[in-house]
Amino acid sequence: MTGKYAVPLRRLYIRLLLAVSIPLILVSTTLLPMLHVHMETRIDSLHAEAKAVLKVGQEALTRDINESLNYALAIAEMPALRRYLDAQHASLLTEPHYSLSELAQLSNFLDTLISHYPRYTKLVLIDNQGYEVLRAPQSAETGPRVAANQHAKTDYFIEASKLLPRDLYISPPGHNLQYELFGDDVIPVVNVSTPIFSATGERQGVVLLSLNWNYLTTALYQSMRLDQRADAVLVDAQGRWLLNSATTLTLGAVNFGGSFASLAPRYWQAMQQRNEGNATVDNHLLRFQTEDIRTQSYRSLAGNIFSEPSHYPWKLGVVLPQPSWRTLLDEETIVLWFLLLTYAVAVAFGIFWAISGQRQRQLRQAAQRHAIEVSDLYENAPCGYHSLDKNGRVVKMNRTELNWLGYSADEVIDRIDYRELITPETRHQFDQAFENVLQHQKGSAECSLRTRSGEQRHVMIQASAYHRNERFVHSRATVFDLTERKQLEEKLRAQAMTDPLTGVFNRRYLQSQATIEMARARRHNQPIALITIDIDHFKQINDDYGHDAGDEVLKNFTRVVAELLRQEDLLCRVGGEEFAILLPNTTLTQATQVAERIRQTVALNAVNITEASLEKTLWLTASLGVTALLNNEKSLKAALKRADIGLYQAKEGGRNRVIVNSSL
Ligand SMILES: Nc1nc2c(ncn2[C@@H]2O[C@H](COP(=O)(O)OP(=O)(O)OP(=O)(O)O)[C@@H](O)[C@H]2O)c(=O)[nH]1
Repeated sequence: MTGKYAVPLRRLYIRLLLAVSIPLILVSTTLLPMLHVHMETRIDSLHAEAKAVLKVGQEALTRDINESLNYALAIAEMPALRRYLDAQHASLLTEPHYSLSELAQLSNFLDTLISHYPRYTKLVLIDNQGYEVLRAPQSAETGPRVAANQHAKTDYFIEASKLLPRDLYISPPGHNLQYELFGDDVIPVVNVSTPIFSATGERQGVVLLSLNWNYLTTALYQSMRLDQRADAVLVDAQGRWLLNSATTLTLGAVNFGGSFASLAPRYWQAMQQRNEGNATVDNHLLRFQTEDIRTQSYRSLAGNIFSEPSHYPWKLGVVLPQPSWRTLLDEETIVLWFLLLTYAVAVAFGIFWAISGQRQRQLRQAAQRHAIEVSDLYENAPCGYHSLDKNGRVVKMNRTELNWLGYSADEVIDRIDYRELITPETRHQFDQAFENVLQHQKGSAECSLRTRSGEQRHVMIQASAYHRNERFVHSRATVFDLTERKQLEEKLRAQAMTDPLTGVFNRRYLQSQATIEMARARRHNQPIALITIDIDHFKQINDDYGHDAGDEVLKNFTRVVAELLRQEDLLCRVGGEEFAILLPNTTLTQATQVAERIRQTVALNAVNITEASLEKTLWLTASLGVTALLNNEKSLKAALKRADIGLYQAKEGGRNRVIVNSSL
């Protein structure tokens, strides 16, 4: 990557980073609080759900146990049972009062009663000595039966034997001896026992009612209507699991009687700290409360309920998964899609912004470069540019023209009228052209500009009008500097008209100028004369002193003659050492006088030359012919001929003389 592109690319990367991160941040800061509120609402509803589920469970447990206890009490208070026990008691003393058929009836009745309620596994009638008197169902022969006289050692018998009427003893669920085999499954049971008293208040024995704990806890599950995500918890005071053996999602595999405290210590710890409340454990909400079946809410018709104190109170709870962002998005896919779409749109917008920004930047830079180039072209063009408002005031001028004029932009723009820069001689042309431009035409003029230093620049101005909404805004002019060309032309023209050795005009110029002067003389009816001059013996000078000396003599001669003439007189070199003078507004007499003065002055002026490093002085003479131009003459030819005849005669006459030839 070259350095040229490194910076723009880095800038693009930064813009892309911003374009992605800023929308993400903006969308997040907008959406996340909404989602947070949504989440809190779900958590609140989860709390409400947990509370409701727990209440239902607690009511179901209370109701089922309550019914079971009342059932035990009802059986204990059955008159038939009492009578039977009375009969049993009497028979031990004397003879039985209770017939065998009555016993069979009672047994069948209890059998039917227990068989129809799967909540109970057995009913056992025990006498005061701990002997089993009656059992229902009679077919419950499965599992290790407590020996007939062994009830005396059981907690339910011992504890119930101490109780008052209507008091109940409830064994903790699932103690070894209380296990009963029920089909192929070992099921936990709770033994409920209550004393039986005769009508006279004598203690007659104990009724044992074993509750199918599985049945009760299954009913608890069902009443709580827990789905697969949720778990019910019922543990005793030591943290032993009191529900069915089960595998739960939250708590793992747990068996009835297993140690919940060691299986789920964090839950157990949370439950130990308070009697009831909520706790969040491992992203799950645990709601729990204490349950004690010995309390009034359970005992209903019973007097007091006794049990193993170390087992109480129980803790009943429900565990529900806390809603997480993941579950929220899993469950509410529309929210997920909305989020993804919002982020995607935001990021797409950001990327579009970054790329279009980059593109705009490149276009802006290109436009700037272009503007600089155009400006550079405008300012430094080889020609001048300017714009004028409708009054001729300068509103714009490029550097080239400013440099020509010697002004700064501040001194010109909006300050001066362009006409001020134009010489009075050429202002008319400019005004004409500018008027054309104002009339929506093109205008051009060749003018002279006066620069700050007083020099003149000859220029060609070509202008047109700039309109906006068909209204004149300003003129746009291109200015070409013709000064150099003009100077060159003049130089060439001068060279074409001038003799290079002496600097005086040549024959061609004499002829062209003579035509003008002759016309003017005619117009003004003025005389005009011509003198021709030839240096005498000039060849001898060349021969004696060399060609350079001859040139020097020619220049000297010209200088001397020119000084004797008026400004309007035209001295020309028409041949090697031949000269002619056109004298406007001069009569023949005056011309003759001029010629004579020339002859005398030349003759009196010595010429110093250097030959072989030695200074030499030469004396010259010249012969002159004079004539007057005639009014009707159109060219100089005839006059030259006349003057030459005069000159020839002067030579012939001995040289150094003036001969006037006025004849035709
Ligand atoms: N040094 C120099 N000599 C020139 C130039 N033009 C012409 N001559 C010379 O001028 C001489 C003219 O000589 P002639 O025409 O014979 O006449 P002359 O010697 O002046 O004699 P007369 O006119 O009869 O008095 C020639 O030798 C030319 O070579 C010039 O530009 N420079």
